[in-house]
Amino acid sequence: MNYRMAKVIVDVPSRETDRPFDYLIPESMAGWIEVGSRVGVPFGRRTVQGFVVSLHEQPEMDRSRMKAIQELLDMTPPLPPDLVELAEWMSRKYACSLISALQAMIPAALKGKAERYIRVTDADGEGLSEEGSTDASDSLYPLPRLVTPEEEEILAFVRASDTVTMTQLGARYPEAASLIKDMLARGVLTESQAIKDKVRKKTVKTVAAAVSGQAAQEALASFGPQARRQKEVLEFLLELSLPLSLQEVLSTLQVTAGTVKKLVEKGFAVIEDVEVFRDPYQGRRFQRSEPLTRTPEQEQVYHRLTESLDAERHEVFLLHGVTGSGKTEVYLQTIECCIASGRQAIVLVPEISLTPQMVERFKGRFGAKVAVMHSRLSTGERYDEWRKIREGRVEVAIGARSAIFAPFNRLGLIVMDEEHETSYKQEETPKYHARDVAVMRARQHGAAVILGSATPSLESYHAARSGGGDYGEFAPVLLEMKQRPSGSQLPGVQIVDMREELKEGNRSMFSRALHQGIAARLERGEQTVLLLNRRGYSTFVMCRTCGYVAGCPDCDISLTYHQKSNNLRCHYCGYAEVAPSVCPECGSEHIRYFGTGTQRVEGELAKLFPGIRVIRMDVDTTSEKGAHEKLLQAFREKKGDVLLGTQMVAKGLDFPDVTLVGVIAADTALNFPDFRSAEKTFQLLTQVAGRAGRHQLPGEVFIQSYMPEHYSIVHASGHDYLSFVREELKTRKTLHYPPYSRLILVTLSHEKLPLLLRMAENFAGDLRVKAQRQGWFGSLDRFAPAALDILGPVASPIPRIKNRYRFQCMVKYRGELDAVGLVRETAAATLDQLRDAMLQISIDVDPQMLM
Ligand SMILES: Nc1ncnc2c1ncn2[C@@H]1O[C@H](COP(=O)(O)OP(=O)(O)OP(=O)(O)O)[C@@H](O)[C@H]1O
Ligand SMILES: [Zn+2]
Ligand SMILES: [Zn+2]
Repeated sequence: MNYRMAKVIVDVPSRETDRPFDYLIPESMAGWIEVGSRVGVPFGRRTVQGFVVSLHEQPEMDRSRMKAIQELLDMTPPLPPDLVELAEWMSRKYACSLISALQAMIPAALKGKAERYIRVTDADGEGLSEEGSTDASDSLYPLPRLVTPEEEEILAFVRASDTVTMTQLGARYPEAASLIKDMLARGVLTESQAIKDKVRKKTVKTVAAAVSGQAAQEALASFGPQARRQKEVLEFLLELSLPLSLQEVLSTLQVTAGTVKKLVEKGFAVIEDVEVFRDPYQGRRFQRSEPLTRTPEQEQVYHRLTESLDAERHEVFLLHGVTGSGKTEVYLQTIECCIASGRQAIVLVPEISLTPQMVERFKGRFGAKVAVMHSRLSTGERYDEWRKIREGRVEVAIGARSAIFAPFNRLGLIVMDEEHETSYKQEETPKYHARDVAVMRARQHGAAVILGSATPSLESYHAARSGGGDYGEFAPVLLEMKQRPSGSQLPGVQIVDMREELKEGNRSMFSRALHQGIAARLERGEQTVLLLNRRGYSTFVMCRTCGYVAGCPDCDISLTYHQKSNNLRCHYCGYAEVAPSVCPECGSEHIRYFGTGTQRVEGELAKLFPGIRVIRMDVDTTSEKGAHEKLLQAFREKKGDVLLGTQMVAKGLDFPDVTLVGVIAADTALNFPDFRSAEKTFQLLTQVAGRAGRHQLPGEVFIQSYMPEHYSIVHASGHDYLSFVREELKTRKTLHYPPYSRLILVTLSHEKLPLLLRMAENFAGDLRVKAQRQGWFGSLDRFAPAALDILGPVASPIPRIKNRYRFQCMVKYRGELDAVGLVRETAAATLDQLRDAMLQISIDVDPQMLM
């Protein structure tokens, strides 16, 4: 096919540019440009990066008015065509721009920006614009070629390197700015723009013998006694007959680079740059693991899953298995079956549980066939893991949310562990949910999806029970595992009423029962996990005399205290100030820092149990790369009696000597203005309780609470998912919350409050009218197959961020109607009406955070 024109999505973030632009394909790139290619194109007066989304034989408009693609950035397109198609789907589903969806799919290393390069203009005019200049002066007055010594030096410098940026040149010759400008004006130097990637492929210098057989023998014989070292090197290279790392050769033989260079000059050896992959797990040994004999429950599930894989059917499964029931083992064996048939697998885990334990289990089973995509990796490391996938060097990708875009070409299986986790929803644009993207991607490939959890989200569970139901989109097949392979029982859970403790004079944060429990573990040499539910535990500064709370001047939110730097910071805008020692309002010295909850618990433990070894895991102790792993490793090696932390300690850990789990305050999140707070509390408690007694030793759990009769706590203590779901679904149905409806959260923001309020009301009114016209508008109470309701505008729970006021509208709807399209259209109309760049409207489809 002879394609002449490409449609390109350009990397210019604005509403007006959110559509494909037409470009001619230059002859030289004809065979290379594909759907998914990354290109540099002229846009206005700049060069910008873009992605080819379709190819066409004939331009739709006059060729002479069209611009041509300027450069092709990669030999292999970073995006296979199915991902381009997926981006189009995302843009419709989440009301996001196409470029934001495409950018989410490629590693940060490929988010190139235009750089200005300087070149020496050649005599034949190369370096001038491609079609040749039509400027008459060009041919009439040849360029002056008289060059001063100073200019000569600059020219030599530029010639020596093929990529000098304006900045680099300026830095090299700080005195010569006007001279360089003059050389550019006279056309001796030419400026061009090109896209520069953030990270380059990494290479190492290798050396190899360039002779063999008879020639090698002759070469060896030619060395005189003074070239003994050269001979040694050549002998070494011939013996191994492989390209070796130059560095390694030098250090092994204790020779200098000069020696090797002489060999190269004589033509006996060659030095080459060879591309290598940065491996974040280099040097780590992973213990090989073999598949375990499946329990009868695992067998049933495995059988059903592999049947689907063998048939290459697109099916979605919800694997509901209690904590420690061996779900991970099922994933591992199903993946093995998938790759045995020549297809590939993606494993999604919440960032927080991308622990060394999880990585180890996958590396241990699949070795070098696994790529790990971790936010803690450097940009370069992540790029290399991604390239291993794109180049087909691995068959399994494991990672957080964005690993769903791993560019495999024959995807057979997607596993989503802990499918209920809210971190699968991205909170920034594009605000996608990896679960829905996973289902869509699997549909494209005819692949299977396993959504696994001990506490499935209500959306997924309801969809499985009702065959899709109101939530639509997918209807998973429910698979269940109710027992632990070790035969161990789920631990006994006791709820401790903290109000009673207080009544009886215990003012400590530990109940007597939990206190005794910890003491007993210390005596027996067993381990304890303590969870502090961080949500609701703020680290603010308050004056105990006047009640003053330090808040951000630009956002309506209290500042967070950071002990290490002794300052107060705003989590929304980054504002920081030194922590005050007296109250700025009343001058009192009784101003208290409510340090991170975990620090307080740690202090209390040290007081109650002198000598206790506490390993604390929270945002403060895990901010450094690898810190998380080190803390867990120390706990595994029993260098700690207690592992104390936030949500991080609740998931995925499997330590045989943990026999006690304590939850310091179970209900801190229950009062949050979020319809999912009961669900989240139940999930967290069930998960953390599942860490105790997973192996031989029996486990015990204490949940301390001020609301011990709340159904999320009662049912978590009984490990009773079904009763919890029944009760929670009833509430959701009455209030028309998901899974009985779907939500779109629209947030409008502006610096001027009255104007914002007016625009928010315009928006809501306009949306109502449009919905009415479609026959959709009305209360969800009414018995109608499709309905849409608009709540608000009201001030957002955080009413001001970065000096911008915020109002929100909640759109609730049910049934087959394009609510996203309607909201998007209305938002565009509202923006067009005001024509003020300060007005922002953000659309969050299926929101997880209602702030
Ligand atoms: N078939 C089996 N035979 C023996 N042991 C098994 C088997 N399957 C799993 N196990 C072991 O049982 C323990 C729990 O298994 P696994 O971690 O896979 O459960 P899980 O359901 O993923 O747990 P969680 O959701 O709580 O993280 C592990 O130590 C695992 O090695
Ligand atoms: Zn005060
Ligand atoms: Zn702020």
